[in-house]
Amino acid sequence: MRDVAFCLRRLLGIAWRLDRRRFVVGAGLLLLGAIATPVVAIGAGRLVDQVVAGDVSGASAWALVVAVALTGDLMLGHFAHLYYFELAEQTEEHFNRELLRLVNGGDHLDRTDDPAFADRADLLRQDVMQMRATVQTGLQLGATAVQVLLTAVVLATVSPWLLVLAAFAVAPVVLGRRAESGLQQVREEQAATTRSIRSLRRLATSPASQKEIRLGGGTDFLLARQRALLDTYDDAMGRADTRYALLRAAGQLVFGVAYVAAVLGAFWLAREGRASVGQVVLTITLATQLSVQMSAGIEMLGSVHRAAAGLRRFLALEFEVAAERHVPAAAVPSTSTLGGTAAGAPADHAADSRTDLPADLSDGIRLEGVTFRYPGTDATVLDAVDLHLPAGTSVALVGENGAGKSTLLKLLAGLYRPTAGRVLVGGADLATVVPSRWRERTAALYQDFARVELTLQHSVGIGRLADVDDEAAVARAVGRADVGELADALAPQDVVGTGYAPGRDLSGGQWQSLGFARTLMREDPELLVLDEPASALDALAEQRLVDAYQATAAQVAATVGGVTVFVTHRLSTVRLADRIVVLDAGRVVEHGTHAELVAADGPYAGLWALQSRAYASS
Ligand SMILES: Nc1ncnc2c1ncn2[C@@H]1O[C@H](COP(=O)(O)OP(=O)(O)OP(=O)(O)O)[C@@H](O)[C@H]1O
Repeated sequence: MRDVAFCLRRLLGIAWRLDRRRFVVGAGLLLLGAIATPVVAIGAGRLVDQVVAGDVSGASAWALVVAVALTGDLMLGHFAHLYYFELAEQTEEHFNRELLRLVNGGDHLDRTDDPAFADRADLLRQDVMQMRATVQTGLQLGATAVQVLLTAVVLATVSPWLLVLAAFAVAPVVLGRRAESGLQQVREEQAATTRSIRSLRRLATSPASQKEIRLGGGTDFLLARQRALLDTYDDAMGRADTRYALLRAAGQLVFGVAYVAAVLGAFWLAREGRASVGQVVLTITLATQLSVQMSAGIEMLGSVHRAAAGLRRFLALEFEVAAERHVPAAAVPSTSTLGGTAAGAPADHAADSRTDLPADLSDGIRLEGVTFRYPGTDATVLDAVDLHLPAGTSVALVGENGAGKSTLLKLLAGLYRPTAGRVLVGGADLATVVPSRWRERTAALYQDFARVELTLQHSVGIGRLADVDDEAAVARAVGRADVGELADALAPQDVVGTGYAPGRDLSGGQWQSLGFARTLMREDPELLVLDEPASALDALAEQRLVDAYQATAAQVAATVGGVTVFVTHRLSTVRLADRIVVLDAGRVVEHGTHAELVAADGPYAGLWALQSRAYASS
């Protein structure tokens, strides 16, 4: 019961803060409806007594009472629905905002890459719908509790013994709740399977993957795998459904036996002359109502129970996000989902114990003994990397596929924390700096660049939120990125992509060019990161990008003494860098200028010779 009280207090508290008027009117109408139900039973009992006594006017009066109470019961429920339905929608919106805030709320990407977190996020999405349903249910549950209480009081007027019936009604509640929590546990155990099913469905239906899969004849293979997973899921849920349905039935059976005893008891009282026929009718009607109310109550408790589990999941994530920001735990509830801040305010940065960046960044960026493993994996991706990236330089990372280049770039941008070792910016350990401070000084285009399907203005402008609506700033970034014919073909308010709204679909290379423009919205970053920025570009576009990159890197170096780090497999671009770092299996194997590395005749010289030969022979 603690769970139910916790959930109702929090959830109805949120609904109350969201819209008091709807809350009061909806709950008031439901309560009036709840009172009408036992009035129908009382009226029916009295009506029968008047009929038996041959009192026509008395019978008519009670018939009128029954008719009014019945109509009231139906109409009040209908009008209440109009109010609590809206309230439930508002609550759903509130939790959707919270979900967005929390899933994107961490300072790092550790959770995002963790498959277990994907399961949690899936569950949270389902929880939002549960919260919506439970706001309605919570109000109805209150009304049902009042109904049960009134029904019990009226039953006691016939005979106090009939109250035993209400006591027996506890059995289906307890067993019903036990069944619900058991089912919930099985659902959570199956979260990984449902994630795999959804992933296969996406793979089989997304336009990007469909082409390759269809051509390779892989659709049947995917369907077979999906079928197998669905069978596993259905088996587990089917077994659990049967087991817990039996448990529920056992609870109902206990109440059923008590119901029969109560009705027989009322007959016996009537035969003994200690109760009227009307009271027998009253008992039968009330006992039936009690049964209906109790089963409705069990369903509602199940819903509240599920919502309580969801609220705890929200709370757990809230604490994790806050803990990452070093916010004292005691500070969390005031801004948390469960505290019910309607606007979903983010955790307060004032409580963050981390510091700003040092004013002097002339030391550049240093990596000291940086080792990294992705969350939930054992493979060491970076192994005790020591590196100095001096201020005002451009650095190229070179290495085979999987050497750890992209990972190193993500660590530099502070998107991940090293498993061991430190990343120092201007001498300050990034772990001690408020992440947003460093991100404000970082501009990055990653290999898996985003296709931001919005208007051109927003698709590029989102690279620097302060200027998102500034057409001149976006035009400057687009001009610097030199995106070719796109610049003339699209007006700022034209939509790019077709997902958000009907718009112009772009080629892979055009999306990447827009990504570069988005990166350049930050005009003077301390760190400019470019991870294979030309992977989707044609030769002409690549040359334009290299020119734009060189100009930007020179500007970053000259204006703020910033560092540009880029990854490319094209060594003709790599040689333009001030320094080249060669990675192999997560270790730095050599570094220096192009000339130094060619002279050293190491791995870089080998790669250079290979690419030069390829160009010479083509
Ligand atoms: N999100 C992730 N979760 C777990 N492992 C990952 C993740 N991303 C990358 N890895 C692993 O880390 C290693 C290094 O990957 P990374 O992307 O840094 O290599 P890279 O040098 O950039 O390769 P490429 O040249 O192919 O882009 C690889 O073995 C990869 O499997």
